[in-house]
Amino acid sequence: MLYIVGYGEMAKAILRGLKNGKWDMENVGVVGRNEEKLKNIEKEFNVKTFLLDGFDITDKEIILAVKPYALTEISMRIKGVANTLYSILAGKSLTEIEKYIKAKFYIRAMPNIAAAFSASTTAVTGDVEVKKRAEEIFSYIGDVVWVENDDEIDMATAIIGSGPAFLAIIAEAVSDGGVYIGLKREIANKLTKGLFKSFSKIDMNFSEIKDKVMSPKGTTAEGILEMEDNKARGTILKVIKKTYEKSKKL
Ligand SMILES: NC(=O)C1=CN([C@@H]2O[C@H](COP(=O)(O)OP(=O)(O)OC[C@H]3O[C@@H](n4cnc5c(N)ncnc54)[C@H](OP(=O)(O)O)[C@@H]3O)[C@@H](O)[C@H]2O)C=CC1
Ligand SMILES: O=C(O)[C@@H]1CCC=N1
Repeated sequence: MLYIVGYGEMAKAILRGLKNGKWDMENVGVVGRNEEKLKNIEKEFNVKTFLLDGFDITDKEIILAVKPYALTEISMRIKGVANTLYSILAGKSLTEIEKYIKAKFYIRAMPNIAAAFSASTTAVTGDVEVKKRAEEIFSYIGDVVWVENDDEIDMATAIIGSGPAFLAIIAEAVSDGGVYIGLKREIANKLTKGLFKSFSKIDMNFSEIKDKVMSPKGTTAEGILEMEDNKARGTILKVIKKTYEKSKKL
């Protein structure tokens, strides 16, 4: 059995990913504090559910998917020593997690919301004894990238965890731009979606893509001048830096 503590956005995205990947959902348990919400999860995913109070984690594989600030409360409500604790909490270091929840092995992972479509890229670190198992579990929700340490998970949070929200804002702005110059919203949205889909398929490094698209005296060069004039590159760099710094304050 694999247990997920939490039934929020990310827990549901992981459950969808597991289901897409044909994980045996009867061998998944969801643990939480609200009976009503547990019932809904049970119906939606065909999983077993358990109330958090007094839940015994002994020898179990547990994915922790609650708010980072809930760590203290969770530790007071559960009992036992887990086999492996997989935490997806932003900003909570392995050392901190170890203080609150007892387990033989610990893994920290940073997936994203694309887990629901089995398209997350998940950064993972922790005890090498369970590296293979961690890679197996998280491969159900997409690709897995093993990183060196906690700090790299915090850095990955800025790109992988929060990244979909940043790209959503960029996508929305691109579509708005299309509408501004005269496209119908429906077409602007379709083209923008198509752009992101096309981009994900281009197997070249980033500067190579830019160089191949940017023609001398062409349309792209005009757009890039506007981006550079408005410090788009520096702004995005700072967005990543600030996001990383915030994870250190959670
Ligand atoms: N959203 C994302 O894209 C990503 C999120 N994460 C991480 O995943 C975790 C969950 O985030 P997300 O799913 O977005 O959050 P949600 O707000 O959607 O869900 C939060 C979950 O935490 C539970 N919870 C909150 N407080 C407590 C508490 N005191 N005791 C017990 N349970 C509690 C909630 O239960 P209840 O409803 O009963 O309050 C709920 O199950 C976070 O740690 C976040 O950093 C990581 C990568 C991406
Ligand atoms: O915004 C957050 O704090 C969480 C962590 C990464 C994505 N969502």
